[in-house]
Amino acid sequence: MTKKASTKATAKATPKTQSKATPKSSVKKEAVAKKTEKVKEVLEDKLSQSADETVLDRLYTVVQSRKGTDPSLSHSARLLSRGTYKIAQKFGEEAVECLIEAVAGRKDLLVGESADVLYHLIVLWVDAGVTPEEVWAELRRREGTSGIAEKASRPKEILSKKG
Ligand SMILES: N=c1c2ncn([C@@H]3O[C@H](COP(=O)(O)OP(=O)(O)OP(=O)(O)O)[C@@H](O)[C@H]3O)c2ncn1[C@@H]1O[C@H](COP(=O)(O)O)[C@@H](O)[C@H]1O
Repeated sequence: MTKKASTKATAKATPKTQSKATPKSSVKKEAVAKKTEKVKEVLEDKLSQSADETVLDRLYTVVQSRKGTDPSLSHSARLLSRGTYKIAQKFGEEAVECLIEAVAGRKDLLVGESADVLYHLIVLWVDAGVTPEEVWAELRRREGTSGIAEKASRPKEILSKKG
């Protein structure tokens, strides 16, 4: 009696569960697939970001290691031995060369000039005692804040002085 009742119950329950479970589980599968795709995108984004940070971090370490070494063997050592004024001047020159390529629309040359600017910026940081981590922290602090909103929130005197 008990057995029969339970079999009946199972028999009744099975088609109900199947008819309702199939669309539900496919919706669930779709949601999981969407979530997985999103997580993949976020991870890929994070990975490419950290790759960019790593190449600059490595360059900083190399340039810093050149400080005080033989200027005839290392361009960074030579630049660093020439002092802040020369380092700043070189950075300015590279920045101007970079903007010239941007204005001329020469994308391929702009890539090389951008690399020069980053290299000379790193020499500038080494000379000034600024670490990449300090700059990354400042960029992280700004993440998610619109430049327009940030400018609007500045005290009025600063805005009027800068024009
Ligand atoms: N990214 C760079 C990099 N970009 C440009 N440059 C050098 O910068 C110099 C630019 O030449 P310029 O004639 O414009 O400048 P300059 O020789 O200072 O001439 P003046 O303006 O003084 O007359 C060239 O010698 C380039 O090779 C670089 N030198 C080095 N690096 C990196 O720094 C690392 C360490 O290099 P060293 O310090 O040379 O060992 C290298 O492995 C690279 O990763």
